[in-house]
Formats: sequence, structure tokens, C-alpha cells
Amino acid sequence: MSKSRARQEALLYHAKPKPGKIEVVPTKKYTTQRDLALAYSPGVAEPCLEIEKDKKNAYKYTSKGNLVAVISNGTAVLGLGNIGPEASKPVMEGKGLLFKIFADIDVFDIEVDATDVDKFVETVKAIAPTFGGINLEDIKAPEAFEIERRLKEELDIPVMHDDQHGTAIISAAALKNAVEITGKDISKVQIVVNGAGAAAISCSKLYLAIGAKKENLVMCDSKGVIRKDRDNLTSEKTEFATDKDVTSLEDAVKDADVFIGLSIADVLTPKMLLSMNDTPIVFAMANPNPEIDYNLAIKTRKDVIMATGRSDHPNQVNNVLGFPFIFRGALDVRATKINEEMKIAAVHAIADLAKFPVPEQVNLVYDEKNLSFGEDYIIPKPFDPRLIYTVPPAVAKAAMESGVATEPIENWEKYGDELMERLGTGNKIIRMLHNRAKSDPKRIVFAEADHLDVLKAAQIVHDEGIGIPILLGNREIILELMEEIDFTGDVEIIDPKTREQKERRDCYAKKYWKTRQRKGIKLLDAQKLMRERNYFSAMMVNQGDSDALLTGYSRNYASVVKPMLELIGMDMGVTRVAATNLMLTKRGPMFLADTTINIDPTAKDLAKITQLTGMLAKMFGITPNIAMLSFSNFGASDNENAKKIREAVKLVHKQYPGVIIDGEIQADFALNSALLKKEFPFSKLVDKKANVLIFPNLDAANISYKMMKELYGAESIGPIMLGLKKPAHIVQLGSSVDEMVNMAAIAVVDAQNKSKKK
Ligand SMILES: NC(=O)C1=CN([C@@H]2O[C@H](COP(=O)(O)OP(=O)(O)OC[C@H]3O[C@@H](n4cnc5c(N)ncnc54)[C@H](OP(=O)(O)O)[C@@H]3O)[C@@H](O)[C@H]2O)C=CC1
Ligand SMILES: CC(=O)C(=O)O
Ligand SMILES: [Mg+2]
Repeated sequence: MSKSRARQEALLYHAKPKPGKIEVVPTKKYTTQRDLALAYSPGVAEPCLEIEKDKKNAYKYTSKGNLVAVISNGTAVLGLGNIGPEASKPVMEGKGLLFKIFADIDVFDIEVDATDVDKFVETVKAIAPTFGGINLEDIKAPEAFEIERRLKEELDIPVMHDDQHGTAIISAAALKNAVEITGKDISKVQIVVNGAGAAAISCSKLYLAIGAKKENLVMCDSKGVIRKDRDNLTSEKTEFATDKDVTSLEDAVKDADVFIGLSIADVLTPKMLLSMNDTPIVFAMANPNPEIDYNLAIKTRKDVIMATGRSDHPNQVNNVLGFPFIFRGALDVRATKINEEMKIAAVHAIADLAKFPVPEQVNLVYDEKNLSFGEDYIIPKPFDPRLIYTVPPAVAKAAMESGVATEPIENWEKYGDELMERLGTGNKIIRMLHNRAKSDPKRIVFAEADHLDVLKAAQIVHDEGIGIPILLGNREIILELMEEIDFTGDVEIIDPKTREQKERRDCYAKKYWKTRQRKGIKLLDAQKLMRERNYFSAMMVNQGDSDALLTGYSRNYASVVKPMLELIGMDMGVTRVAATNLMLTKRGPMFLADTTINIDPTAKDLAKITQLTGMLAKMFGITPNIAMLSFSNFGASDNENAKKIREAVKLVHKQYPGVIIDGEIQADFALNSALLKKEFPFSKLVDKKANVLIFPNLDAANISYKMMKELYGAESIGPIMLGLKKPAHIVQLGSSVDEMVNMAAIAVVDAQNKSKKK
């Protein structure tokens, strides 16, 4: 994109549809006179009086505990310099947006017209009672050091200057990993830090804390190398003054291993980069324009590990990865400070996370095929959903251990769930599912492992311990793809068509033929069928050679369901298989059935589908509240379709007493408790949140779940097969990797349950 177009786009983004990037949204009801009497006078006086008695009650009755002030005086805005408080506001609103989307922290951005340290400190102190924490931003050095020191001393809420410590934490994590990738030793690498301001000084201090050596570090400011023989150095600069015989950046970078840029744009030339040691590490972090352009750097040297502060290149080393999560952890234990222990804990949590397999949704957001730890992926990406449940707990734990937490966390599992919920309920249920699978991983055959995305899913299942994959398909293709995605696990690969598998194929064929010989199948037909992956894999499950099966990525539904029905068969007491989709909606998880198999189920079929879906909800730890949907409400119509649902409800009551179920009921009454209570107060679903919706036929169910997906962006897991004797699951044609991993986790949990039942 041209520079002028990018400029126009940025201005338009900020101006339309309404100016700015944030707004205030009420969190309580405000529709009636009664609501207003509670929200404001007279009701509001009650919490005021409680807080007057004990200031801590502000955390109980106001938003203080989740509210952070992002405060600047506009003296060092990004790398744009001293542009003043008003001009800093877009950046501060931007930080507010990032706090909210990544860590669910609310922010007031405050731009203060005060460059004098005393005036600034007094202003912040005076407004501090409003907030649970203070994030200082874009305040220039050396004033930033004193401002932060004094506010930390004088306030009892966490105060952090983001440009100092947020940047230090992220760049230290990135440095630790980059050095590891080069195979060098952090205590030996020669580091040049260009810039000696708020960010540079604090980053350098943290590098020393993680093992770098001061004698190996040279710092430069706008006047060149900070040497011991220079006059009028601030105390912070003096701490990093060198006695090496170098005066300019050009001298300093010669043979250096690491360049850290926290200064201004375009000061590192290709010539300087070429003079650095082998596999140089360059973090050009000035914003928006780095010390050397990303493309120029990688064109200049192939062996460079290159990072910038920008999001449009690999390796974004930017404090956005830190401040949301550091404050989240600090607020959640009501820490009085953000101390060294908490910062170091964050460094390690972030650095370590980069070494785990990357969730597919991150690949999708960044339009990457296969991000994995290495030169182009040294730290996690900001949109990585694992950051929220990895970094805050590490920070919170460190706060507790170092004695600055006033509300320690007791139940870490519950805390983990709460963090997940901050990103939406879907994440929680998926994590619960994965955790259950991991507690007792089972063998799962991936019938289409010679497809890249299926193999990627198998890799995640393997690496995360969700299950033990068996890879079925063309061996050569599988091995080639495994190399491509760096899948190094010790996994079984089976190519059903090969000579090697002949004995097993013949054995499976004989078994199959015995069950089907009176249904027109000849032994030769059976032998041929066993060369087909879906028959072979279903037989593996039938014979106990695998605990579960996952297929359907590349074939249509009918062709994969047939072998399952023939070779695995239905569970005891089941006369029809069915399928449910678990929809992760804003209102919570909802199970919809039957979404893919039974076109026009009878009342008896519906009763069975209901029972199976209810059991599935329980498998997810959810108590089913079942609504049997119709166009009619509780006997209002005598149409056959409405009668069928009434009959099904009766059957469920009779056959499965104790189940919370009602119908026939229209969808709006099932989903709107107030409406239901008003019109049908007798309903068993009054005051219960309906979470299982049984549809009268396939049209209704299939159309509904697809509309929810497309119109409202509800995530869907499934269709989940119900009623088979052994675990076999079908993914949707062309499913995403994440969807397949989730289905694999379901198959594993299904196998766990079935083995318990035996
Ligand atoms: N990627 C990230 O996450 C972050 C990036 N940054 C970037 O770091 C830069 C500095 O920010 P911050 O520390 O807050 O600002 P400060 O104003 O505190 O510091 C700026 C520093 O840059 C130095 N400088 C200016 N010109 C040159 C030059 N030509 N050569 C060497 N040094 C020079 C100044 O030198 P002197 O002391 O002589 O004036 C000063 O030490 C900005 O570009 C900012 O965008 C900052 C925070 C986070
Ligand atoms: C990222 C940031 O905080 C800065 O460049 O100032
Ligand atoms: Mg900043």
C-alpha cells in the first residue's frame, strides 16, 4: 500500500463512524425508573456510605478494581518525540483498546498538560483513587524515571511505566529466545543499545537481570556512545557508560551480536548491519518507523534475526504483548506494586510460550501457514489466546510469593477459568474438553492424515497430549508433510493399500465378510473395501486397534457414515444414530440436535435423540435443560408436527425421568426466560436456561445451526456423532485445524467414557 493511502486509511479509521476508538458502556440495567433509583439517587448513597466506612469497599461496589489509567504528558510519544498531550491521545486510546481486547481491563486515558515532574506527580496522585492501577505512557527520560519512582513510593496501587518495563519484559523474553536460537550464550553476547531513554535504560537493566553482562553492553544516545569520559551524564546513563574505545554507533556495532534500537528511525545503516557478527540479532523497536526498515535488513543479511515494534512484519517486539497481561495478574491479586519478581515471571512465561505449538487460530489471524519457534517466531503473537491464561497467573503467583499481593488467589484452576471467560465462554469449554482428553489420552486414527490440515491437527493432538494419533494414508505423502511442518513425534503411520498391511487387511476383510456375507458381500468385495481408508479405519476401531476414529475432511458425509454404521454399529438400545452441534454462543454453550442425520424423525426417534444429546451435555459437565422446539407452544396447535413433539416430550418423561425438559415450545419462549415466565409460568424451563435445543426435523436443525454460525459468528463444534457403539467422529468437509483438534478431543473423551462403561 502506498504511504499516502496508508495515511488516509489511518485517518479514516480514527474519524469514522464516530471519532476516536473507545466509549463508556454501562454495566447495569438502566431501563426503568427503579433501575435509575438504584444506579443514582437515592440508591447510590448506600455504596458511598459503605466506602466511606472502609475505602477497600470501593473494589466491591465500583469499577476501581478493573480500571487502569493510561496517563501521558505527550513528551515521548512513540518515536515521534514531544508532540504534546492532545497529540498523544490517539496512542493512549489505542492502549485502552489493547487493554480491553487482550485482558478485559477497562481504561480511562488521561492526557496531562504538565511537563514539570512535581506538577505531573501531584496530578496523578490526586486522581489515583479512581483507579486500580496506573500505566504511565510515553513520558520522556529522565523525568520518566523520577515520576515513576515517586508514584510507586507514594501510591498503594500498581504503577508501571510501560515504555520502561513493558518494553523491557517483552524484549528480554525475545532476546532470551533469539540468543537461544543462534546457539550463543547470553552472558557472552556483545550488545549495543541505541537510545538511552526510558525504554533503553530499563530494557538494559532487565537484560542484565536475565544473564547479560554489563561489560558486554555499549549504549548510545543522540550524541554517540555513552563513554565514562563524557560530561554531564544523568545517573541512569552513567550506570551504562563504557570505557571501551568506541565513540560512534558505527564503531560500536562492529562485531556486535545484538543491536537493540529504542531511539529513532533509520539510524542503523546496511553497512553497519553488515559489520555485525554472524547471525546478528536486530531489534529495531522505534515506532512507527524502526532504526532499520525490516525489508532492508533482511535483504542486507540472510542470517539476521530481525524484529521491529510493528505488527506488519514477523517478530513484533512491542510492549502490547506485556502490559495487558501484567496488569491483569497484578489487579487480580490486588498487588500494591509491580516488582522485579513479577517482571521476571512475565519474561519467562512469555518466552516459554513461544516454544509450544501455535494454535491454528493464531495462524489464521496472521495469515500464516505454520508458525513455529524459530528465527521468524521468537515470541508469541499478541492475538495468541493462551497469553491470557499463561502470563497473568505467572505474574499473580510472583506477586504472592514476593509479598505484594493483598488478595491472594487460592484456587488456580478457578482463576484459569475466569481468565478464559474474559475471552468468552467458548474458550472455557474448549479448555475443559482438552484438559479432560489430556487426563487419559487415547489412540485416535486420523483416516485422512495425508492432508496437510489433518496432519497439523494430529500434530497438535500429539504435541499437546490430547491423544495418541495414528496416521492413516499414503506414507510418502505423510512423511513429506511431516517434514514440512516439523512434526517430529514418534507416531504410527499406516498405509492401508500397501503390501505390508496385506495380512491385516485380509484379517479385517474376513471379519467384515462374516457379518455381511448374507447381505450380498463376497470375500473379494470385502478385501477390496479394506483398501479404502474409511473401511480400514472403522475396522481398526471395531477390532480395538484404535480407540477412536476421526474422518470426513475430504469426503462427503454419506460416504464416511456408511462404513461407520456397518463396521462399528449402534450402541445397545440405540435404533438410530444422530448428530449434535455444540454452538458456543454469547449466551453460553448450546447443543442443537439432530443437525445432520435424521431427516424426519418420529416421536420415538426424537426421544432417543434427546436422551443422547442430554448425555453429551453431561459429558461436557453441563446440566441439560432441554427445549423441544416447534412452531407451537404447549398444545396450541393440533397439527401433526406439533403433536409429534408433544408425544416425544411424554416419551422422554416416561423413559428418562428426572430430565429437565419441556415442549412443544417456540424458540423465542425457550430462549427468553422473562417471556416464558410471563406467558407460561408453569413451564419446567422457567428460571432454567435452556441449553439443549431439539428440533422437529433435519431442515430446521441444520438451517438453524448454519445461520447461527454465519449470522452471529457462533463457533460450532461438531457434528458430534451420537449412538455409535465405539467412538467415531466425522468432521465437516474442509474443516479448520482447530475444529479438527476439538473433534479429536471429543473423540478421546468419548473413548474414555465408553471404556469406563465397559
Ligand atoms: N517497541 C516497543 O515496544 C517500544 C518502542 N519504543 C520506542 O523507543 C523509542 C524511545 O522511546 P522512549 O525511551 O520512551 O523515549 P525517550 O524520549 O525517553 O528516549 C529517547 C532516546 O532516544 C535517543 N535518541 C534520539 N536520537 C538518537 C540517535 N540518533 N541515536 C541514538 N539515540 C538517539 C535519545 O537520546 P538523548 O538521551 O541524547 O536525548 C533518548 O535517549 C521510541 O521510538 C519508541 O517508539 C518505546 C517503548 C516501547
Ligand atoms: C510501543 C510503545 O509504547 C512506544 O513505541 O512508545
Ligand atoms: Mg509507549
